[in-house]
Amino acid sequence: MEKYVAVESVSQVFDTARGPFTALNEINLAIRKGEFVSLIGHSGCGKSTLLNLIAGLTKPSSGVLICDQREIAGPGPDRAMVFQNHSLLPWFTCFQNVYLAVERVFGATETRARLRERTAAALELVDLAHASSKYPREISGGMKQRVGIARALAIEPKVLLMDEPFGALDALTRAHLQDALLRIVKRTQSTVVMVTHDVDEAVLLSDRIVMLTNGPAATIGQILAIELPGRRDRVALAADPRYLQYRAAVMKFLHQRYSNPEQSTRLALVEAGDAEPAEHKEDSAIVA
Ligand SMILES: Nc1ncnc2c1ncn2[C@@H]1O[C@H](COP(=O)(O)OP(=O)(O)OP(=O)(O)O)[C@@H](O)[C@H]1O
Repeated sequence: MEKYVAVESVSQVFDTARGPFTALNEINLAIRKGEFVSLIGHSGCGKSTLLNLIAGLTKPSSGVLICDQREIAGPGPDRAMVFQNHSLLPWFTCFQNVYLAVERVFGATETRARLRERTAAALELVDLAHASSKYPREISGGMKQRVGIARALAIEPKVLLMDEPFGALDALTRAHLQDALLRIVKRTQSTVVMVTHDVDEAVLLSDRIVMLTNGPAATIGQILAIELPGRRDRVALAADPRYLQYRAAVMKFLHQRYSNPEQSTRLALVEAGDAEPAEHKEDSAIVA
């Protein structure tokens, strides 16, 4: 397999007041160009830590990370990050927010007219041309998130990194944006690494789902390749037996093989007679 992004024997140890804390242990992952990979696992297992390493925001304690045959030595325009909270500048319009990023990357080599063209095209891509001159406070949460995605795509990154990009949105807006993202990445052929807590979102969007074991010293427990049609229709997929099988496989990993560590502690206390039984959510598709 041609490796575009490679994570090789990566471990991350943090210095804490209580001594060294191993968050990630020996992560190995190779991602193809144009592939959509989701990272899923229980809260605190190290998903954001891994994403930050690929973004170059932090350096690994050991191991190497590579993007397009070069070692990742820091953040760069070849990798754009979309955070859960859009992080738009409130005193700039949507257009200006995107333009700023475009100018930073292409400002030295391109005319202002071309920079404006790029900005307008990115806003068009996320259906927000009409909101160009609005300020973040004047638009909805879903629209803000779309501006964040436009800003990331506008700099034509080789890799789009997304940390729970739709986590703060209501279910309908989230579905709408997931569909938009699927269309956009098909069109732009972007390589995407996305952290999510949502099993359905992971199955719907991904080519592969990387499941992390519980921390400390989390590592990759299982990788699931999702072989579903390229043009994914959420309504049709809901009844597709393959979709249900993939969903069940992820649920099994998360709720049987690696159940929520906090819940396990609570169940142990229940068995010891020290606590009331925790509410048991049989089919919760959101990972706690
Ligand atoms: N800078 C840091 N210093 C010390 N410990 C850290 C640091 N950053 C993260 N950790 C610890 O590393 C572990 C992994 O954190 P991380 O944020 O990557 O988890 P996560 O899977 O993204 O969690 P969530 O799903 O809740 O966002 C946690 O135990 C966290 O407390």
